[in-house]
Amino acid sequence: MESLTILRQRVQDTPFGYAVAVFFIVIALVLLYKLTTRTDIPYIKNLPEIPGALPIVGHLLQLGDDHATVCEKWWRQYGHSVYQIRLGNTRAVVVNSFADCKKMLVSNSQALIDRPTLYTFHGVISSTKGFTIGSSPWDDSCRNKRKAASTTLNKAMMKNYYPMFDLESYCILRDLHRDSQGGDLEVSVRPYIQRYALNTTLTLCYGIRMDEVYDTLLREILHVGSAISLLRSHSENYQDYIPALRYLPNNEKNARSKELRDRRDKYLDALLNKVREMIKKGTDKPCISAAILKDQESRLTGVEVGSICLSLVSGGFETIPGTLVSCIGSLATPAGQAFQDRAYEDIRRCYPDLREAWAKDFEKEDVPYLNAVVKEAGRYYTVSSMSLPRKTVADVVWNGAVIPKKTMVLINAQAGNHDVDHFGPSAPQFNPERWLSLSEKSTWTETPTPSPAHLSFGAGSRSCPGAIIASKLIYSALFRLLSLYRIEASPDAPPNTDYVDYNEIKSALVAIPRDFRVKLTPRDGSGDMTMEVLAQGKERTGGFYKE
Ligand code: HEM
Repeated sequence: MESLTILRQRVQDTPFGYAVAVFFIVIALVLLYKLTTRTDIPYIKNLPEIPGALPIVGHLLQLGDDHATVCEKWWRQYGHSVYQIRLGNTRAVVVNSFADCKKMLVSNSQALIDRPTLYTFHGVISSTKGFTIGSSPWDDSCRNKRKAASTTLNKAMMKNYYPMFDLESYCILRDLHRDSQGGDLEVSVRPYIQRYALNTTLTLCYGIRMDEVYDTLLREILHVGSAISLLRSHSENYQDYIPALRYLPNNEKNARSKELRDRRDKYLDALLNKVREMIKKGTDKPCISAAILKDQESRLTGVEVGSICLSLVSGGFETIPGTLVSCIGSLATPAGQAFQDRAYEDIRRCYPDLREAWAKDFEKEDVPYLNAVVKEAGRYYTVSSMSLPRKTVADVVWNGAVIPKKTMVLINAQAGNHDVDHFGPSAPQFNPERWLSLSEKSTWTETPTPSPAHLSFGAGSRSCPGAIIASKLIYSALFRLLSLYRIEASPDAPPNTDYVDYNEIKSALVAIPRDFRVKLTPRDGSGDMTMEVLAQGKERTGGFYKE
């Protein structure tokens, strides 16, 4: 201690000693700065970086909860649609404009086939049941799982699911009719749509459905699924990018993740056991898990089967309600009434007899105005605003910069979907008619658009395999709802239709629309048509999937 004091004294007493001390302090500071600003991928030359990154956290604090909106603002502020940022120790490339998102995903499809692995989601939550397809890095197992999911969800398979579409969309109307007392009471539509989306994927995966909107298992799956989706978000999980945070005592994130993982494992096991039991009794329904469990030659392992089912269940239960419920909100506003009336007219033009229409509306999506509403709902309400993160497996050459392999790439689908350079000055408005033209005979025709029409389902090698079934589900539900009822927003609890603010939890991976209520008025005034069509629906779907 004494010698240290003497040394310090000598250093201070001589100019040389003073210079040496300053030198070492500077070196130490430089090293500290380098250490706290080091990233997995070094700075990418010739690609703009957003200023203001801090040591350790990088841009995380500036990004706040709503990454899509802040990234869009940076695009406009600094004039670059593609730039690099730092999420703690991870370098990421962000893509904003529609044209650049499309070029990045489609022209570099194979180079962007990977997904990053994140500590909380991959290391803790997925440690027991494997990764969902959407979070799996690209390897043989992921290829097999994606192939199985794409086969189940391709266009040709849809006809096998008609009875399911019929039953599930009938149940929405059956229960809305009951709970609104024929339109007398205002209702919140979200719980009915959640059951619709979840039952569809549960039927596909396990041959199991739940009839009650507030069924305990149904609500548990929805609750746990939503909570887990929060743990996948960039803004909720700083420990994914700042490793030191993982070792804090009483790490609440890890404890919560483990609790949710255990709850999820419990219901996934229960669902699969139920299928095994049904196979034993010979009462199993045609579904993915039964088909694979019975197939001795299947190349898929038990964990992979579980992962496929989990991917399909979690792929649809928030995205479909997010899109469909918000779309109903837009249609219910005073401005949306005009779209609703034109959609209804177009339904009646294509299907003068509603009874006949209800028996097969899900077979062909042939009402142009309704198709335009579905497309616009997908574009306007970009429920997965930053899409799902990608990772490069090869160098990507981008305007003179080389984005090296293993770089995280973030697609700002919300920004691309509202890009005025692509969609014109009306991009910030909900308007289904942007996808339509009026023919000489004053009938609506869909305007052909190059694919992808919008970015909500992604594009390229890892685009959403559920896009076809999702559009069909949204179309079928809207067809039935709009053909029977005029929907009006509640004056006391109206919908929020701002394409950013409609989302109650900005940090969630998939938007959760703010709650609102609507009043349903039967289109035929008396409600007789509703009763008749529902009675027919009950008869037609009565025997399907009854336990
Ligand atoms: C409105 C409804 C939906 C939206 C907006 C949506 C959106 C997305 C997006 C943005 C991606 C990432 C795409 C990319 O990286 O380019 C994705 C992937 C995926 N989606 Fe969907 N999705 C919807 C419905 C569904 C449904 C109903 C299912 C299953 C039944 C599903 C299953 C999947 C799967 C398995 C992936 C992962 C694909 C992969 O990583 O290879 N999605 N979805």
